[in-house]
Amino acid sequence: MSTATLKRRYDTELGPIPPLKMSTDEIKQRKRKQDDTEAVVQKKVKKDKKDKKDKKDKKVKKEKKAEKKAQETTVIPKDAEDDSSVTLSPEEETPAQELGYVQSELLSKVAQSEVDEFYEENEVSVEDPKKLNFRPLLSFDHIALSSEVQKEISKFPKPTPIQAVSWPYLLLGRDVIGVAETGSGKTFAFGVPAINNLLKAGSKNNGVQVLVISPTRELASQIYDNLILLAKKAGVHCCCLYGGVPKDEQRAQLKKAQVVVATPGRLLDLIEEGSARLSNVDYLVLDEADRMLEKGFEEDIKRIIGSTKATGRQTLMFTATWPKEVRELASTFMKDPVKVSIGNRDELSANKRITQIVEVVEPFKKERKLLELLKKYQSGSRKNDKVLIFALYKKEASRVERNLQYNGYKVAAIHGDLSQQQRTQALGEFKSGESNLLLATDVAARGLDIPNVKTVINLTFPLTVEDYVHRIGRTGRAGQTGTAHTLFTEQEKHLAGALVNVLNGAGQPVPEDLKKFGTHTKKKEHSAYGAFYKDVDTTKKPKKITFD
Ligand SMILES: Nc1ncnc2c1ncn2[C@@H]1O[C@H](COP(=O)(O)OP(=O)(O)OP(=O)(O)O)[C@@H](O)[C@H]1O
Repeated sequence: MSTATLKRRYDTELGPIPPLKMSTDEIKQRKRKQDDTEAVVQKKVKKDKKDKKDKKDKKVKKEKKAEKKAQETTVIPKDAEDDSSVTLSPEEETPAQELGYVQSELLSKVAQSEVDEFYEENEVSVEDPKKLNFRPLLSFDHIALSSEVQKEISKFPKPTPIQAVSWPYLLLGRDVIGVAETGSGKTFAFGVPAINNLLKAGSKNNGVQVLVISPTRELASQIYDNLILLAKKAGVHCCCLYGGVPKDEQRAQLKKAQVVVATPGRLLDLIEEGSARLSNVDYLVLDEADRMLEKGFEEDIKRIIGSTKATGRQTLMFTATWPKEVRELASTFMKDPVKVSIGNRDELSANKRITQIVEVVEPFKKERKLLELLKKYQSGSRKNDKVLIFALYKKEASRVERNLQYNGYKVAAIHGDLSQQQRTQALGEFKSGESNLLLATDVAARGLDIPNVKTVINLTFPLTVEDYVHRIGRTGRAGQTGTAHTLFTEQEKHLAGALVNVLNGAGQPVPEDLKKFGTHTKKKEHSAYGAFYKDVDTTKKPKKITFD
């Protein structure tokens, strides 16, 4: 009750002005009542004053503490569930191994203007339902990682923007959707916290705890190669599971693995036969997430996720393209995800360091045109430049491969009709430079990080413009430049509008011939979206054979 209210009540309780004629008893009684009430009021006033002072002292203390903290460290306990970062003084800090993320003193000292500049320059957008507002890690010195991980990653000059922004959230244990251009270091963006969190948790091997799913065997193998760079010296066991090769070695590796990188088909096989146990997986990554959530993979992914830890699992989705069609499905597997986008990625957009040339041609002229383009892109000083050619169909790829060989080109090929051994060998030859020409279907469109690919030629346009963005992203990686030359025919005119948008978005010229097809963009159907290739395990025996 406030003092004012109490005074009002006192006034009313005293009643009307006493009559002039009162008995001595009445006067005494009235006086006692008055004294009592006055005492209550005084007590209350005193208490109010004290409360006010305490409140003020508390506020000052809190402000001082916050000030001190800002100059020192911001500590976020791993399970922080509230809406704000929790700030503790050094004496209140949680033991190191329980911490999810500690903002370093060095990062706290960075001027806000520098942080703002970083956000602006890289067009960073962070959507966090918990609004933690972590600062980006502008340098490797801004983060204390385990020494093995730190050593490996420090070979680079500084974190890429997707690494800089997503690592604090991932180290804290949050679900993250990471969308950043092709070749921008997304593998280490999810890989570094994966291994670091494992090492922080201690040496006990609790079976498979980290699971990364990838759409193709080659990409799975590449992610595995990256993760063992971080994990091997620290004694963390990794294994890679994909189809087209015998299972025995994979079963043996699985027994000691803490980290698994897998394609969905082979992983499901091993789950079903009881060799892969995923109930301890608490760090799950869908790389090329939009691809993994398409109709062709959706059911497999649901089953795989269903066999991982249901509560306390961290789920990550990384990609360069994040179409609206898959966002709802993604949200069913995630809890309060932080969405980190680098560049304006709400609209489909390509890496701006790639020069995009689009030529509209008659379908029957494409293969002759290809020979002309090879002369252009592999002549003179560019003689040894690596060129990657994309076809759409396996049969088309086989035919073009023969045609190129007939014309004297040494070409490596990678498509679904080849054995895994042939695919691995072809990719190896192209990577090493033994062959400077690789012909591929969309099996090589996503994720592959092949050094120094100078030119990508799209002989036949892919089924979606997202796939186009991924295909051309095989060049211009890790800050380099590159060229993509695309042959476009009337048969793909329904994709012309979306392609024009991508060209405009990257400041590339739009040929008049392409504009003629109109700028209408056809709404993508979830079931058709890029669902063109799916690694099928050809070594797998059919369960039931029927004869006519
Ligand atoms: N901090 C860094 N600084 C410079 N290069 C880096 C850094 N981190 C990773 N890289 C290198 O950048 C290249 C591209 O990385 P990565 O393959 O992870 O790209 P990505 O974003 O996953 O591409 P995509 O969308 O095509 O899958 C790799 O060669 C990788 O080693």
